[in-house]
Amino acid sequence: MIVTIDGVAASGKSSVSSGVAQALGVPYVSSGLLYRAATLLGLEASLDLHAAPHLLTLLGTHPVRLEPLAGGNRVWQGERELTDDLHSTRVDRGVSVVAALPEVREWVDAQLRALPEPFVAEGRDMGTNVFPHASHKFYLTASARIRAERRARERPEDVPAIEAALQRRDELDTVQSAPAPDALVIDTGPLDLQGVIDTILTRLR
Ligand SMILES: Nc1ncnc2c1ncn2[C@@H]1O[C@H](COP(=O)(O)OP(=O)(O)O)[C@@H](O)[C@H]1O
Ligand SMILES: Nc1ccn([C@H]2C[C@H](O)[C@@H](COP(=O)(O)OP(=O)(O)O)O2)c(=O)n1
Repeated sequence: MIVTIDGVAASGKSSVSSGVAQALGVPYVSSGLLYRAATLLGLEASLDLHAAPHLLTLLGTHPVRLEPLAGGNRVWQGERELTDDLHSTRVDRGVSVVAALPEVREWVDAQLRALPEPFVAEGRDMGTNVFPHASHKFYLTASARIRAERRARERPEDVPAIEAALQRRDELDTVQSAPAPDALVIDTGPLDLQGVIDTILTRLR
């Protein structure tokens, strides 16, 4: 069984997926972390993030591994754990450029499709492109202001700066962010985290 939870930036995908996965007793898979890992490594190597060939060479010679767990995903490059470095403002700024590269998307998709079922997968295109045959699909939205207020609790910037950055990323991510036609769209604005998780679990049961 595969459950997909897609949605816009900071709509609650990873928190909700973790809650749903724990209730189901399966791992969840955070696809965005692989895009973030590619971005971090590209930045650290001072690569041009618009150019795929060097980035792909880097990812090929120093493989990155996603460890999907129900409580939270971890990302490794060899013995080095990258997880804590993936949610910086610097990576936030660069990740949409890297995620627009078809070669990087293929690199991520191949890793995701190799994972053993069952799991909950979250990202932008889990229900459309990567797992179109998933049995249950969900899509989370909320206004940019609400998302910025939530994310402000995790980032050093103020709400207006975060809101502007989220809107910029929404625009850059538009291509791969359309909901699957068979996804249930949930506006998380009026709901708390548990409310979103319960909406999904009710649908699944
Ligand atoms: N429905 C909700 N109500 C209140 N806070 C939420 C809700 N959903 C998510 N959050 C909080 O918003 C922040 C962003 O959620 P996160 O799961 O990281 O989103 P995403 O994976 O879509 O970027 C987290 O601090 C999370 O706890
Ligand atoms: N399946 C996916 C997952 C993420 N992405 C892109 C789009 C996002 O800007 C970045 C980071 O994704 P992530 O889910 O970690 O980002 P947010 O937590 O929603 O801000 O990667 C994508 O293009 N396709």
